[in-house]
Amino acid sequence: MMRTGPVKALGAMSGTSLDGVDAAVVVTDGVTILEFGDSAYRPYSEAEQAVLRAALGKWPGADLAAASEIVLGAHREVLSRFEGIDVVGFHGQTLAHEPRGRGTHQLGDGAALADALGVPVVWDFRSADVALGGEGAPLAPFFHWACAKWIGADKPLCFLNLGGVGNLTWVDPAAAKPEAPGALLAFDTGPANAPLNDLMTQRRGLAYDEGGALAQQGRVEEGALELFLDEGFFRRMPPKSLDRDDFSVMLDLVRELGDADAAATMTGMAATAVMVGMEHCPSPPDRVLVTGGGRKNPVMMEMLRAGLDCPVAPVEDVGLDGDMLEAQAFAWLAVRVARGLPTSAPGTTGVATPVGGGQLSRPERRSESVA
Ligand SMILES: Nc1ncnc2c1ncn2[C@@H]1O[C@H](COP(=O)(O)OP(=O)(O)OP(=O)(O)O)[C@@H](O)[C@H]1O
Ligand SMILES: CC(=O)N[C@H]1[C@@H]2OC[C@@H](O2)[C@@H](O)[C@@H]1O[C@H](C)C(=O)O
Repeated sequence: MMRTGPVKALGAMSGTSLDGVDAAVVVTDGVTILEFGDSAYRPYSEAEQAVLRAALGKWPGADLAAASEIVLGAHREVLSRFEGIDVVGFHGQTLAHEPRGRGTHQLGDGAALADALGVPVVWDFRSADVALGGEGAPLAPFFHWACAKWIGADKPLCFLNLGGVGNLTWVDPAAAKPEAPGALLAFDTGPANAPLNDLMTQRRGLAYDEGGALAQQGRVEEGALELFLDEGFFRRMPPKSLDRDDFSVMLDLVRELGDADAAATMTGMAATAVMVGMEHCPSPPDRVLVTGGGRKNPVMMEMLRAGLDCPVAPVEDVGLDGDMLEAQAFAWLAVRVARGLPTSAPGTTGVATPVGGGQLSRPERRSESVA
């Protein structure tokens, strides 16, 4: 077990959009954020992305040697730029997520990474939660509680991550602990950027709709939006989580539309999924703080502002870093795992009782489950 008091933790996250690895330092005791430190980004090359994309949907046992080497190599490269690190939180690359079926699969060997870096690595954050009946996601909500404390929030507020998938956390900053009953309610809202990116690639050969430029020229096709909202996922009560491609049907819904209308409609689908999800919040939030790449899409942000009854702002407005928040989350969560503190609870993943998920691997390859 790690020494007591604050430590310097380094988190690494490679999200569902497969763009690369974010890494960021947080000084914390696993409860309070004392300081945010340096951060770095290591993009995946196009060739690497192609290998990872081909591995999506695969489970342990499949031949994943090439993808595994890419994930390990990219992490080793970006994480070795940091010095004086006490513990690393290594999320890994999600390849498949079926919490009520085969489980959840984050590619990446934490023991090998610990050996490569010479630093203890916490990894495999989601499996223990799934094994105990939880969704295994989202896990950032406990960190959102710490962020709410860090910004001195005094009223319930929401954090919204608009990555490949969207996820929303309602947090009561008065709660003494993130695992306290009623402190948090969190769930995936629906697809956010992933299907829109796929559309941009198919139609325009682009990675994404930069600045919402294409959507800006189109209009939302209400019929397609209604069909989208008919999906059973939206009627399910939270907690609930999604795999990256659970909504690939969206592309079919806009197949007949021109490029601009299709982009506007898919942007509208991502925003409307959030609005529908907001109805599950235990009380109206004071504001919605947006993190993830979608906050850089002014069309998506404008749709949210028009559809929600409270201020909607990027997390930068309160001094947080929306590009690094998930990497910071896994730094903070790693310290919790190493100290035996819970990382999820009934309100965040639907797990029966608060659980701390993850394995801790020390450099000499000893791996111990700390769940
Ligand atoms: N300037 C921009 N304009 C429009 N969209 C943008 C911009 N910058 C980023 N994005 C969108 O945000 C996406 C990346 O978001 P982010 O890095 O939060 O995803 P992720 O962390 O991989 O996903 P997840 O949180 O689901 O794991 C890009 O793929 C793109 O769709
Ligand atoms: C299984 C998985 O990797 N889920 C990711 C994904 O990306 C966004 C959303 O779907 C969220 O559920 C989660 O990531 C964030 C970091 C989380 O666990 O909070």
